[in-house]
Amino acid sequence: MGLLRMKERSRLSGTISVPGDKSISHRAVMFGSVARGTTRVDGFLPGADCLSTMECFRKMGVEIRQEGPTSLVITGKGWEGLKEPREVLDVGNSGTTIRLMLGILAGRPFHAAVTGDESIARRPMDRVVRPLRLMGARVEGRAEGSFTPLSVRGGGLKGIHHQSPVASAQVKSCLLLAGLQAEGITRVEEPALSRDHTERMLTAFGVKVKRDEKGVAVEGRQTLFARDVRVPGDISSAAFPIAAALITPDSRLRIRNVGLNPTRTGILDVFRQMGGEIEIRHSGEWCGEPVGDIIVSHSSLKGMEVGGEMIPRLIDEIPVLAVVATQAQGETVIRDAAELKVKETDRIAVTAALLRNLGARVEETDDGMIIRGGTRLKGNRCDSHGDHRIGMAAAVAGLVAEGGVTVERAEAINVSFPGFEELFSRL
Ligand SMILES: O=C(O)C1=C[C@@H](OP(=O)(O)O)[C@@H](O)[C@H](O)C1
Ligand SMILES: C=C(OP(=O)(O)O)C(=O)O
Repeated sequence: MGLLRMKERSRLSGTISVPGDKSISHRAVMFGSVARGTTRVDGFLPGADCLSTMECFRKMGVEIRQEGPTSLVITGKGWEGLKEPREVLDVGNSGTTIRLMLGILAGRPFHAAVTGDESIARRPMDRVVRPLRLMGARVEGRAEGSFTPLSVRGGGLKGIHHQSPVASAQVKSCLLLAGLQAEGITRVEEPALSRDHTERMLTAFGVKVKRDEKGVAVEGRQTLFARDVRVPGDISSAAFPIAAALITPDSRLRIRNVGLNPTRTGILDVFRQMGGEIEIRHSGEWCGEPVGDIIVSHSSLKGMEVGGEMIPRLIDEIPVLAVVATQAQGETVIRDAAELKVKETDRIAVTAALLRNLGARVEETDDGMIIRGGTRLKGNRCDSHGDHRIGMAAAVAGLVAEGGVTVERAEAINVSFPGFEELFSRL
């Protein structure tokens, strides 16, 4: 792809669907790989991150057949079906792959070497390595095991009670996956509820998961039983066309079959509070996940404050929320979002720089940013910095920028949203 040119547009309309949910696609491959029996996955996201997950599990001997771009058949042989990999497990750009897979590897009685790309090498792994060591896994790596490359020798785990300092589904899921292979009970508490796809999908795979207000716990030595998974559209991907329709004059879009898990729908709540005309039509449940259509129209928006428990419910949508905020009246304040600094890029610094480059008034803070809205954006060239969400946020800004935007290194978008450019060209 290289360069993506997004022109200023006067109207967007149509009925579309977005690619499968990335979080659910990763989990379908991982859980299918360690379950007993055959798992069919439909609506799988064939983005680079989920393909990395698939390759890692293939390297551990799991048979995963890709019957079409979005359908997989996984032959699981239980936890013991995983074999010592002869090659390094390369997670590419995917934080979800490495952190969840480490939880699985921690319980396996073999050695595995794990690495990823330049961005993964900057992201903190100690948040999972420390508790996994407390459970009994041997994990070594750069900077005392804080960063990739890592090496794991698993097995002989004991359950722990972990109080996570961050609301992170990757930390929670990692420890639950290790806990399922441990002796005794593993319990994880987090400061705010993070996405709960792991809890829902484990339950669907026949695992007993105990949840209460403070946390989640599993008993060890549990088997997963294969089942079919239908993956809904990714609300984090849908957020880009939704944002686009909200800010582009005369627009109206319908997005079909989007995942509406309440731990993920913070962006819809915030856009509505800003004055966004968004209608949600629930249509059913797929593998324990609520699904429905979203209908969105161009709206007159006002700024607002976003922080606290809302942040984990829209963490990946903050770059595009910031773009929308430049078009709202008044100020938008985003706080409690320091986690953004350890994503694919430092998304606070990179988003603020991107918007300033387009003439917006944005101030970075320690844990977020302040955006003064009502700005007519000026087109420019923008770098994705190799971060898919930054590339897409820049493209959406281009729809309302004088002269449009050219996104450099736009191939990063394939990490989560293959077909992004074609989809927008059809609207
Ligand atoms: O568990 C998951 O699938 C994810 C959890 C989140 O990360 P953290 O757990 O680091 O917050 C999110 O940002 C990421 O895109 C996907
Ligand atoms: C942070 C993200 O993903 P991951 O942590 O899996 O790399 C993302 O998709 O925005």
